[in-house]
Amino acid sequence: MSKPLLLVAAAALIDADGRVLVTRRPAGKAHAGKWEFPGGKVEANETPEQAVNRELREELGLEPCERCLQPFSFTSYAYDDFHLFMPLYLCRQWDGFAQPKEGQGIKWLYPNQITELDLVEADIELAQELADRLPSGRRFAV
Ligand SMILES: Nc1nc2c([nH]c(=O)n2[C@H]2C[C@H](O)[C@@H](COP(=O)(O)OP(=O)(O)OP(=O)(O)O)O2)c(=O)[nH]1
Repeated sequence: MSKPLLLVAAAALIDADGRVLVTRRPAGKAHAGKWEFPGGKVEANETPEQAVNRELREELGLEPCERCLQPFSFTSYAYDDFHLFMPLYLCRQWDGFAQPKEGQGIKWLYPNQITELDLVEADIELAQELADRLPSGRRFAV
């Protein structure tokens, strides 16, 4: 039996130091306690980019620059009960300061530190790809 396909869109927000925002799923949600990139399900009549911007507004109180989402990669991942398809965008420009609005944890980490977190399963390879393709905090080491 085939699984339902779920379209989710997420973003790696990158600050001026090259750190990326990760969020921890709150109690009560699926995969509670695991780390992920901010984003969420793409609703009917919404583009993936609009979904990312809406979620950044709702979850973190940020106002992203709509045209600043740069496609980075995607995951196509079989969870037990659904198949996830999730584009991951990079975003380096937004207005406001990230504040957890939905009880989630938040951290700004260099990409090589993100690979060490307890991530939702589908994000493990994406985090490795970020660490491989983006500069890490190591370049600041003496
Ligand atoms: N937001 C987000 N979800 C992810 C990531 N990786 C990953 O496997 N997922 C999964 C977890 C969830 O099963 C699904 C997204 O659901 P969600 O609960 O975050 O979406 P939402 O905010 O629209 O959900 P809802 O509570 O309104 O139903 O995708 C990720 O990096 N970010």
